[in-house]
Amino acid sequence: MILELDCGNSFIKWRVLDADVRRVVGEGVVDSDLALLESLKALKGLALKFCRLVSVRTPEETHALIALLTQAFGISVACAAPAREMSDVRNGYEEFERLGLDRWLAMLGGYHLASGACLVLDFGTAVTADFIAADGEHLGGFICPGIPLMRNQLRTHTRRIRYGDLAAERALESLVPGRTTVEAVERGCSLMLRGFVLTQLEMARSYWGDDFTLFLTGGDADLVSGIVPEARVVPDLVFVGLAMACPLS
Ligand SMILES: Nc1ncnc2c1ncn2[C@@H]1O[C@H](COP(=O)(O)OP(=O)(O)O)[C@@H](O)[C@H]1O
Ligand SMILES: CC(C)(COP(=O)(O)O)[C@@H](O)C(=O)NCCC(=O)O
Ligand SMILES: [K+]
Repeated sequence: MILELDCGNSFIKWRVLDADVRRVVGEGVVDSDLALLESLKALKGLALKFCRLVSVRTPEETHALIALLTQAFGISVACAAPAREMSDVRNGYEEFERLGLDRWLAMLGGYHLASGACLVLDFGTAVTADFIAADGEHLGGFICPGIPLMRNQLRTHTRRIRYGDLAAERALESLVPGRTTVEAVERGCSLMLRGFVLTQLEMARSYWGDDFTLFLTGGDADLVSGIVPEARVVPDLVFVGLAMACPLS
């Protein structure tokens, strides 16, 4: 069995594949290394042989996790590394090693699945956009705060914006102008996100007309998928790229 990990700024996404790498035998989202170990140990019949991971955390945090996994399961761990070019995609950053590895892998996965130009939007702690042309050239991208960051900035930098998670969830049942603080903030942030998506789409159309694939991924992709029915929502896009960057042999 193979363990795959996507270590983002807020959560670790994990999944276990069976030996022939075809079937997902377990998966989840956890908020700490220890919670990951607990989830894995709770899996019946777990027999890990190998782990591949991508991390946008500090080298110290990533190494601590690798040490924990090696100790707990005695497996070797492969870590996705930056590259100037891979699987026909050319990293467009001036310093290629500075491009977030989760973005890079999602780009590899997207270009592979689209076999052509694509726009990859990832809705995590941060929201990112990356443009990959039909010939595999990465044109660059954008980074802005995601929903958790927008919400928390308002909560921590104002004195009168306070509300709980349940109220936040309820507020998003509609997007008409809010009549309570929670509605006003949650709907406002949600509309900012939608505006971002539509602007990116406009830019992609100006480059490629209708000849491109739009991918949505990341934990909050569902918040915007409704406004772009043509989009392919691929929650495991980073894992698609991870398998390409860290093949088994
Ligand atoms: N099962 C889940 N567990 C945690 N967060 C989730 C889950 N499903 C959706 N989310 C949302 O996903 C967002 C985090 O997305 P994610 O892609 O995991 O971020 P990151 O990669 O930066 O850690 C949060 O805003 C949260 O609301
Ligand atoms: C942009 C990101 C913070 C996104 O992280 P995430 O929201 O997935 O946790 C991450 O890809 C990152 O740290 N990138 C390095 C900076 C860059 O890509 O330019
Ligand atoms: K991510």
